Amino acid sequence: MSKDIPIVQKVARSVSNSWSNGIAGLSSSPTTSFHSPQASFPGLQRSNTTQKALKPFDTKDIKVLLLENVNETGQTILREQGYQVEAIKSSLPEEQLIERIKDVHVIGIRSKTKLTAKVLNSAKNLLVIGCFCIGTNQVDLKTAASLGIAVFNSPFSNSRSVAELTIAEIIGLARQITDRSAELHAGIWNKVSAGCWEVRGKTLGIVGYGHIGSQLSVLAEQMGMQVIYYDVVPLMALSTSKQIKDLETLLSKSDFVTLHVPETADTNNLISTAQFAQMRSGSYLINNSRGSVVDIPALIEAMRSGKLAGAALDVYPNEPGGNGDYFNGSLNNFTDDLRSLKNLILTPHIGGSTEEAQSAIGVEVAQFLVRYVNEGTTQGSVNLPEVTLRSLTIDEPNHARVIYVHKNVPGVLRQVNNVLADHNIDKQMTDSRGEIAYLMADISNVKPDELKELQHNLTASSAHIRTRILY
Ligand SMILES: NC(=O)C1=CN([C@@H]2O[C@H](COP(=O)(O)OP(=O)(O)OC[C@H]3O[C@@H](n4cnc5c(N)ncnc54)[C@H](O)[C@@H]3O)[C@@H](O)[C@H]2O)C=CC1
Ligand SMILES: O=C(O)C(=O)COP(=O)(O)O
Repeated sequence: MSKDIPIVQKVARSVSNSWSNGIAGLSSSPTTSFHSPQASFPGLQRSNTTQKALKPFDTKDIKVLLLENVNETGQTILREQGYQVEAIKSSLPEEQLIERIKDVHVIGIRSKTKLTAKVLNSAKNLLVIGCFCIGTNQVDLKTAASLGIAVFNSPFSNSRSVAELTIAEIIGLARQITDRSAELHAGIWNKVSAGCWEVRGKTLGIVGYGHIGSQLSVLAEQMGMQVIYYDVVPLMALSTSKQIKDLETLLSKSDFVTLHVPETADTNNLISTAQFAQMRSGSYLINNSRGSVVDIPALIEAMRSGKLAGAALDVYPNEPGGNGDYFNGSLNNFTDDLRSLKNLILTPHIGGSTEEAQSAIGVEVAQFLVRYVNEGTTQGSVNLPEVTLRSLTIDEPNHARVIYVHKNVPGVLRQVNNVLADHNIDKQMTDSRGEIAYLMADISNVKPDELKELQHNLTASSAHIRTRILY
């Protein structure tokens, strides 16, 4: 599959890649090169000492750790680049992660692996994080940016899969399918129509009308449902759906409420006791977003009281890192309560788990990673400014690409261009995002043995976060 996709060509010798003090290639701490008092720009003295040239980049030096069963498509793309790829099926607990992440340049995860500030600060060689999923709440994006670590995700490759699962659940809940199935598995024939409904003509309330919510809206209308939605931003209504101005009104008008918001401080317990009270009696709740969005004890109460006729949960406040017998009591203290409820569909976070979604995500995120490692392109990054340069000339003699992640403070461009001024700047692009700025410059008339000094001079600024020179 990856052969069909145009990815960055692996340059035989070049696409060099180094960090602040990393002559021998790929090991160094970006923090070691912060602020050097004598060497502040722009009146920097050139060092007379003969510096050994930086080692040309070799893709075989790149170490990649993939967790949580990243799809084969993604693994193949990364292996074809010559990177050293290790793939593990589950996520890792923090202490193991800290140990394993120490010397890797690239980490690929899905929704379970928590890349906290503590973990990121121990990842001295880490260049880039690939979230092979939509959500990025499991990564401390701000800390990653402050360390010059780019984060990429796959913004919509599994949206359709989640929308289809939600459709299945809407009908499944309306017809109590999982209860009838469980009964018959247990040998009980229980043919009932009481409390079972068609979905045609019913109102679906979508909370969060982004990629998944809007896709779901189209599918639900095709089944004859009326769709209303609530979102924190005004969004164009698809087909005949209508945006509702507040959550309370949406809850009071919906037969089915389905949640498709990201995990943020604002969405924590978005649906709790007060919101269940605002829902229609005999309505249904579906949560395929994040476990933190629904207050589980309040849900249990709403189910027990009969306020809700059913619910579907794909996500939980505390999910296990891999497959196994985790849901028997120890994981969450409410699991026994959940398991005792009728017409409650419980699935193990499978919203995005289809062959189509996983294979597309594997390709998309692996491509982002390759472009970032080999070229420095941040297009698609969720935490760094998006910067790209039109073509890579670094395999020509005496050319290099300078990548400079720095604090977004006044005067840095002048400093950088003073350092680059002795060479020919073929092209340059810079952008900022909050406190972080990202600069790429292709320079010519630079000899390999001048690169170490160039790098030294670039890292001397107090605004410096990370420098890479590719040649
Ligand atoms: N169960 C699963 O396997 C999967 C779960 N997800 C979850 O679904 C979430 C949504 O995915 P997408 O639709 O792709 O995201 P999206 O970013 O395209 O859409 C999210 C929408 O929620 C809105 N929103 C944010 N805060 C809100 C609030 N407090 N109230 C109302 N609306 C709010 C945003 O404005 C946006 O329109 C992801 O962040 C992820 O956590 C995503 C994929 C698979
Ligand atoms: O894409 C997402 O955000 C999801 O929740 C899917 O997560 P997963 O890749 O199944 O761990």
